[in-house]
Amino acid sequence: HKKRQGRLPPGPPALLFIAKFLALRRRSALGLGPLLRGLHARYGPVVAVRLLGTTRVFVADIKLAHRVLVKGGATFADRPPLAEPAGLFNSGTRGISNAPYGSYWGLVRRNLAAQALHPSRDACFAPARRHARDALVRDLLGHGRDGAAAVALRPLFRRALFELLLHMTLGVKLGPEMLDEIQELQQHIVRAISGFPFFSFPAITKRLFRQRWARYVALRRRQEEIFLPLIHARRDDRATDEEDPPCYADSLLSLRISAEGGRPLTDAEVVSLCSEFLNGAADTTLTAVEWIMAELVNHPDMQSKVYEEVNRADRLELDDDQSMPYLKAVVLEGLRLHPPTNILIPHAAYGDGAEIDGYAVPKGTEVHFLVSNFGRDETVWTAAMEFRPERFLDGGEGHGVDVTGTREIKMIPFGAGRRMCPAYRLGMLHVEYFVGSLVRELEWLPAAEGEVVDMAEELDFTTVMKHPLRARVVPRTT
Ligand code: HEM
Repeated sequence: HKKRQGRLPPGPPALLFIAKFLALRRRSALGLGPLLRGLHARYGPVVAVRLLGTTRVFVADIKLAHRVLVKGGATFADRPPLAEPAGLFNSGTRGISNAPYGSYWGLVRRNLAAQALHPSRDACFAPARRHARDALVRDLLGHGRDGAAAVALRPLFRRALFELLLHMTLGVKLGPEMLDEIQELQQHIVRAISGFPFFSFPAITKRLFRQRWARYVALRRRQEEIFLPLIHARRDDRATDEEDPPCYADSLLSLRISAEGGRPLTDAEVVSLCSEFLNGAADTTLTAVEWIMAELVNHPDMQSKVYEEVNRADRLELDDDQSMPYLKAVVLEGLRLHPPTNILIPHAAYGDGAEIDGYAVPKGTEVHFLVSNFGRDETVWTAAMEFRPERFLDGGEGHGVDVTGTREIKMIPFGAGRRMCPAYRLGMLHVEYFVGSLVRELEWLPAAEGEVVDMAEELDFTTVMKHPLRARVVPRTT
């Protein structure tokens, strides 16, 4: 450690790294996974890469990650400076996920946890969940002609999920056209934020990529045009009832920022926070459910076990953790083997810099954690690349696993420590609800008799299936 003091972690020369990255032809800057695995094998568990003017440090070791994220408290709870166009879509850094560690972040994060994510809201939105599920089952059967043709889950599920999420965020039930426009808009925004960092040097690149920048500005304008009337309608008509439970926007409209003279949030800040809710909840849930359903198509024996369990339960509201252990095990195994996010949102040292494993991590450095490596670590998990839900049942190595990583890190699909996903409970609830419902209502069969679903990965905003799941779905008769 003495030798390392003041030195950056080891890593490859920037040009070599860029050449290798470009050779991978990834659509997104997040598509670094395979390249990083090679770098860690060569340089050790902490690697530094200098890219486009920013130093990026990658941590691939579970114990080290626990020391940094959990035991280190607030040491790495900050976020690095935000590059455009993320700033454009977040009113600067006014989202929970990108706000600097401090009082504003604490306020908006606490508001989300205490209001929209409060466990009492689960029951309020049960009818909206059922509505989304029924619409999805109807669409799947319609498109798949009751099992006669294979149907793609992703687009139909995305639409049903957005319907539910818009109800939770803006308190609205929208018609199909508006629903489709919003989900497409949000998808473009996610792509823009997570794509190649064209605007790392904004003074020059905003001119160089003028048309691209103009497209992003137009996207944001359209988002405000759609969201603001819906948000203002909530301000004008605040009486909520069983049909119309309080939504996330309601809580944002009531919020006052004490550190800034008790002012309310601006319209732009409310739009950004609502957009963050939609983006944080949509692709993650969608990806997790798609991977799990693909595994269940490939493992009909496991699908039958889930069916037996959910069919016995009189309702699928999942407020009782103990009632469906096999479904829970299937979901945990899905999140272990196919965590939706390949790496966490970048962390940064709070204050003037800190150190990791004796190496210096200066202020402004991006620190990344390779979530997918953790769940597939052969020193922790037996046959780590195999889908084996049984490992989470009584007596298995994953039984009682702590997904928050507080005691120790074995898998952290939601991150760990102070910046951990505030919605992990809701995320789990949605994944369990949709997997359980889709198996209870439908039997899932390969697209063609005897075909095995291809489980190749592609790195987008989340780690998606390279060949999206297509399956035949048949209504359950008993
Ligand atoms: C299966 C579902 C989900 C998964 C796998 C997931 C995963 C994650 C991960 C890995 C992080 C980064 C943690 C870090 O940087 O250390 C995160 C942060 C975050 N997630 Fe989620 N998430 C899910 C659902 C949701 C939902 C439903 C919401 C909606 C409110 C949400 C909102 C957020 C926010 C606001 C943050 C930023 C936290 C902060 O910086 O303080 N997520 N999530």
